Amino acid sequence: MEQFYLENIPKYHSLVGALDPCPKPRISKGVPGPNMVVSARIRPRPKNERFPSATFPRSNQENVLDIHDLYNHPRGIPILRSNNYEVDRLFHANSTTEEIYEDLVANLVPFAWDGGIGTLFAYGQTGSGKTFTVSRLEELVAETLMSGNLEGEREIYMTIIDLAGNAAFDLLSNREPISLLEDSSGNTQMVGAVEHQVFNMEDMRALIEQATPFRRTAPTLKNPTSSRSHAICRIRIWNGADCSDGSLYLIDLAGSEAARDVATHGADRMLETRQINVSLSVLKDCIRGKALADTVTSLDREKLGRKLPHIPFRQSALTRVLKHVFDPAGARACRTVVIACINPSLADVGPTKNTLRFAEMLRVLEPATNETSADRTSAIQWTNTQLREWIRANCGTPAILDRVVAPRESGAQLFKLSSIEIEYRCRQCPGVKLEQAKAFRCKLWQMYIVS
Ligand SMILES: Nc1ncnc2c1ncn2[C@@H]1O[C@H](COP(=O)(O)OP(=O)(O)OP(=O)(O)O)[C@@H](O)[C@H]1O
Repeated sequence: MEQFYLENIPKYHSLVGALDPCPKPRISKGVPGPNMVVSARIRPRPKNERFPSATFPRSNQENVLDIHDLYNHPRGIPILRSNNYEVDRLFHANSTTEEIYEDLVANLVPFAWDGGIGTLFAYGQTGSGKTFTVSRLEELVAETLMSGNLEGEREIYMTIIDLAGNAAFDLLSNREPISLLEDSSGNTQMVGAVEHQVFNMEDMRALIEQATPFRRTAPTLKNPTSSRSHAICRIRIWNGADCSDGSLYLIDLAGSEAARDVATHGADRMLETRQINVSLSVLKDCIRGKALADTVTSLDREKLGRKLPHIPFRQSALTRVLKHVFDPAGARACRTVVIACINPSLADVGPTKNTLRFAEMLRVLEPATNETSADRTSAIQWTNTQLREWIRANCGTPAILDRVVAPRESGAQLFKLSSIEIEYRCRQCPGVKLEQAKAFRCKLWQMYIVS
């Protein structure tokens, strides 16, 4: 395949050059919830890269990117295959890790300081920049924690472990094996892992440096020192005043490898790849389940009888360590940030599309309104006049009839509770009602006030 790409680079440039520079905007299906941000980082192309970039962030939509792949058509004429993906926050090749920290991670630190659980995952293909990103973020977190700007006195403890398959090792004790066991209260304990108390920035930096050489690595086609295990840095913040603690988990996941890149692996490496893929798949199910569970309010449960989704956190060592993050019965406040790292090269277009597909699956969107679930609950009390005002203020763009009110996703739940009659109609063909539009697989319906 790489040979095919190399032979057709001029063709690729001409096909991409002929595309509309401002493609039709992608219609967003909602806004990200407050407790989960899914972002993507495009790493810069290496200086000696032979392949062109296949990743094109849109100029008219900041968090959308197009991926153009070259396809070897059976008739012999290469054609372009294009896909677009949306994330909550997209970082371009020239973005710095400091910018990512400010945008996504900085708010996790005071959150954990006040007793919450902040978790950051970086995942992606081997060589896409996960370790590069997470190791700098660890330093920046350490700087903020030790800056003295956070209110109150806390004790800070650090543990760094790695997970290879279902085995766990303490990276701060010469990679001694540890056990993951559940205690009587159902919490997963890292039995045998030493927690180190840290007092300043130097202590934290020294522990991070101490752990690095113990991480399991092996060469892959894309990265000569690829991490072949999941590294978890846990920072526990103990508040002696009220005997509570908060935690920060910074996780550099093992890189996934494309099927064709593992063809030369022996049995051990194949097993390792399979274990990595299984744990990443369970992690994906857990993150998604957790994010969906967060959208089910207590009101939904009481009045609508909605059940919490199943979260399979017991199926892998990685998600067992993070049980308190995923457990639907857990009462701890959690915030999660996901960074999908991608390599822009045309040669890596397949794995890049997989990574972004995975990122899109993790996104759980809420209706596109500025209100929280609590606000929506109180909206039940609104009068029709207030409701009309709200609809006008939140109207979709551009209105095709003066009675168009809002995109379908805006506050649908709210409208059902009011006495104003609302109807969905297709935006392109206003005569068509929702059921007909559905039958035609039309996704462009909008809401109208009909009374
Ligand atoms: N944003 C970036 N800017 C500059 N160099 C980068 C960037 N991202 C990655 N690199 C470089 O790319 C190489 C591979 O990065 P890294 O080891 O972080 O990949 P990885 O995703 O952790 O790979 P693996 O899963 O195989 O461990 C490193 O030499 C790193 O310095």
